[in-house]
Amino acid sequence: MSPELIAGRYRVERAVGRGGMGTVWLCQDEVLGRDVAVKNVGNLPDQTSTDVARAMREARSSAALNHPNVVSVFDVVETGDEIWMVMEYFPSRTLSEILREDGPLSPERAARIGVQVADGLAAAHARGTIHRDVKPGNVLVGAGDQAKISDFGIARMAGDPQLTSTGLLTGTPSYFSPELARGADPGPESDVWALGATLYAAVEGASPYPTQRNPIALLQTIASEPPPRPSNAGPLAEPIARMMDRDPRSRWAMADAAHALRRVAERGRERTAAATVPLATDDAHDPTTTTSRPVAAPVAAPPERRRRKGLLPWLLVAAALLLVAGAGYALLDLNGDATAGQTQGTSTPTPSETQGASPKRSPSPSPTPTPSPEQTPSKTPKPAPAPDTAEAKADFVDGYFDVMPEDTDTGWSMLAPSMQSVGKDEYEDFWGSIESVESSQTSASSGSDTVSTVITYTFDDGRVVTEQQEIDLQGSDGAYAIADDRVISSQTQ
Ligand SMILES: Nc1ncnc2c1ncn2[C@@H]1O[C@H](COP(=O)(O)OP(=O)(O)OP(=O)(O)O)[C@@H](O)[C@H]1O
Repeated sequence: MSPELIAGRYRVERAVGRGGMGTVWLCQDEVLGRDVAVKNVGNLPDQTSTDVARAMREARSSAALNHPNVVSVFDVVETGDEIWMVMEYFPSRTLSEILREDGPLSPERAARIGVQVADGLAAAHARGTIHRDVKPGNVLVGAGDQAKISDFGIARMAGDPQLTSTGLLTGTPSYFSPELARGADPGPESDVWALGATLYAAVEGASPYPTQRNPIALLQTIASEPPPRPSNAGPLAEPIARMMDRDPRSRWAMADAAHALRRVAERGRERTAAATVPLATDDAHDPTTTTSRPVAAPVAAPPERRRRKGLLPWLLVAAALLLVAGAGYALLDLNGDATAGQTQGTSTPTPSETQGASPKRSPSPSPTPTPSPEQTPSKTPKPAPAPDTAEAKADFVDGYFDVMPEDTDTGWSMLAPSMQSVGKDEYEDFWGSIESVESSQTSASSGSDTVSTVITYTFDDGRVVTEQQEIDLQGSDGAYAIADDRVISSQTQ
């Protein structure tokens, strides 16, 4: 029977859906005169008042999140022994409904939804709130695939699917992490696992650990057996594997997951754009497009840059010879100056070094090179800027685009692990479709690690895409690595 007025304030208009816990009602908040969704999250005969108080506190704490990818909780009210959650009204279907009704998603669409959920959860984790019950049934997907995570704290409140205070297991623990299955307390890592398992379900159509009649047997399986490899995950396979790392200490943090998912989503958009229409300038309205694409967008170097690029192989050979010869050699500056310098190790210089764009750094294929300031001679006509100046950072970014798309190995070595998380194959795939790339108007503000630049990609199919990007660097003293990139605007000719 449908209630008419809940907690003396929420006038029931109609049912909007029915989930495992009961009906979700569209109500009119008679005090604030707005639509809200109200859900009965249980009556709790076997919960202590301390449990309930804590659960309500957690649910309310998600209210303070105020994040576009988290369903806002406006109120949690008790009527008799029932608890109602009053939420933002978000016309939607749950991901589990979508999977049931439409079948599995493409990896790119799953990534587009996943990155939004990861963003919402990362924001929650940053303020110490854990979801505890991430699963397809708690991912709401609305118009244009806008996604929001819902039901923060409800798991504890309703005992679903956690172990209750009486030790009983209720609900399906299919999305439990191995450590949770062994009885550990939930932490942010268990949310990461659960989101990985949710993405697995999104592309495969079923959770990695299917429901068993006996939930304890299912917990034993999760605790002891690795998840099966997904077969339809494509570029999502690596992120899912890292999110479902059985060791919570080496598992990705939610922010890492968000980053990697964003890149997969971006890559999917690029492919779509390549096949159909170019990226639109209003992409900024889409939450999945405001950030990273492979720092790899297209380039057609300007004449000056082209000339410098032509020097690169020689500089690399010269530098390699010097490195082989050992430390303490003089490097010949292209200006004709002989400058005393000491090598720091055995690796080849980075492109920016070869262009005199940044001070010498430790030779290392590591994406996060070790700084070795003050010892590097300039190797280009342009004097090397002082370490950590805005100019050095801008030069590093220009240096990256100078070597692309030809030298993906060097480009790859200039990326931080966060950028490499998408996998080298994907990276090379992307660059394989680029005929040339050019960066221009590259600049950084003093003291900032963010470099802004305009990148022009010319694709093999003739499309020319110009993007305004912001690129975050990590490292110091000229030993930088590209840690993130955001597309601010994009235009295709
Ligand atoms: N805040 C909301 N605004 C609008 N519709 C909602 C809201 N929350 C849930 N719904 C809709 O109500 C229906 C049931 O959602 P609910 O979250 O209860 O389902 P469920 O998660 O599958 O159930 P459970 O998690 O209990 O197994 C879904 O169609 C969902 O899209």
